[in-house]
Amino acid sequence: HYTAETEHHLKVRGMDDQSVTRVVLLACGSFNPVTNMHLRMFELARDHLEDTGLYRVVKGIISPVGDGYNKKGLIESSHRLAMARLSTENSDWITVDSWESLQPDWVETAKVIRHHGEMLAAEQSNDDVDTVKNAKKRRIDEYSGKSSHFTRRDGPQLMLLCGADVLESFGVPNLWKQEDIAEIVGRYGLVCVTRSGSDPHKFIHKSDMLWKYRKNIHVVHEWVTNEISATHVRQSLRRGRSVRYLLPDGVIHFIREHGLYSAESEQKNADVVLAPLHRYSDASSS
Ligand SMILES: Nc1ncnc2c1ncn2[C@@H]1O[C@H](COP(=O)(O)OP(=O)(O)OP(=O)(O)O)[C@@H](O)[C@H]1O
Ligand SMILES: O=C(O)c1ccc[n+]([C@@H]2O[C@H](COP(=O)([O-])O)[C@@H](O)[C@H]2O)c1
Repeated sequence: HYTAETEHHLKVRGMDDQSVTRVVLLACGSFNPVTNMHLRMFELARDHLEDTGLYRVVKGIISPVGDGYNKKGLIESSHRLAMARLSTENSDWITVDSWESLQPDWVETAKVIRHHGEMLAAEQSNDDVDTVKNAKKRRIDEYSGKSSHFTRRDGPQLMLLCGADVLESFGVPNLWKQEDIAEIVGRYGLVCVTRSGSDPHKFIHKSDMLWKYRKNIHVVHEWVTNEISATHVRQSLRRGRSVRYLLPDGVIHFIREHGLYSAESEQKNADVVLAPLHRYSDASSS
């Protein structure tokens, strides 16, 4: 059931329900904390995919990483989850899912996508059960002279949504398993939003694996580039600087209320050597 905003959105694009592939976008990351840019990423991706006329984006999912990720300065997942929920309060299509953040150990992104793929498949099979019920009802309606329409649809396609830094991290030796990258881009698909200083097209061109699956990789060019990063937000908070308009107001209140992001919290995991990913936070906070 869509709100007026979504209906207007579909009308402007002249899209009908049957001719396009429905898409669910899944964004994995620390969201430490969630920023306006994370939310913009979803809007940019939806516009880009729907402009092709081939897709209709029906849902966005933010999946904050679990505490086992051990990244420097990563605060408790319950707080990151609560902030992500507050940030999406006003969206009629972006949601937050807690499954990944509740796992005791860090979960590879390919497994997170697989989990959501299974969830969507389960929802689809429930719909299919409804289809059978509907078909029965339709026969009864037809028999009794009432008209009723029902058309069976394929389930939505799940795609991973990320910034260009995550795509480029595919090239960091021993970080991602090659078979996981193949599964993500080959079986699902990737939507990648440019970040300043990134060149995803060049990166795809240079990688045999990504080039092979280039048709499943949608590069979204963000013309209004901005440097909002969670690392810089945490830094400003530690320095008592304003972060207003970088984060939703509700998230700022939550941070103040719970006294999050101090010099102390930034030291969390600072001595963990084998954290899977330290590359960007280290580079930008030094
Ligand atoms: N300014 C931005 N432009 C494009 N993509 C972004 C931007 N900020 C974050 N993202 C993307 O959002 C997703 C989640 O990012 P993440 O939680 O790591 O945020 P971050 O701001 O990059 O964090 P940090 O500064 O702690 O590394 C990633 O796919 C990341 O590439
Ligand atoms: O699956 C992997 O092998 C893998 C390797 C490195 C990073 N990731 C994921 O990529 C995301 C990176 O987030 P961040 O905040 O460290 O930029 C986060 O969701 C990680 O779980 C995933």
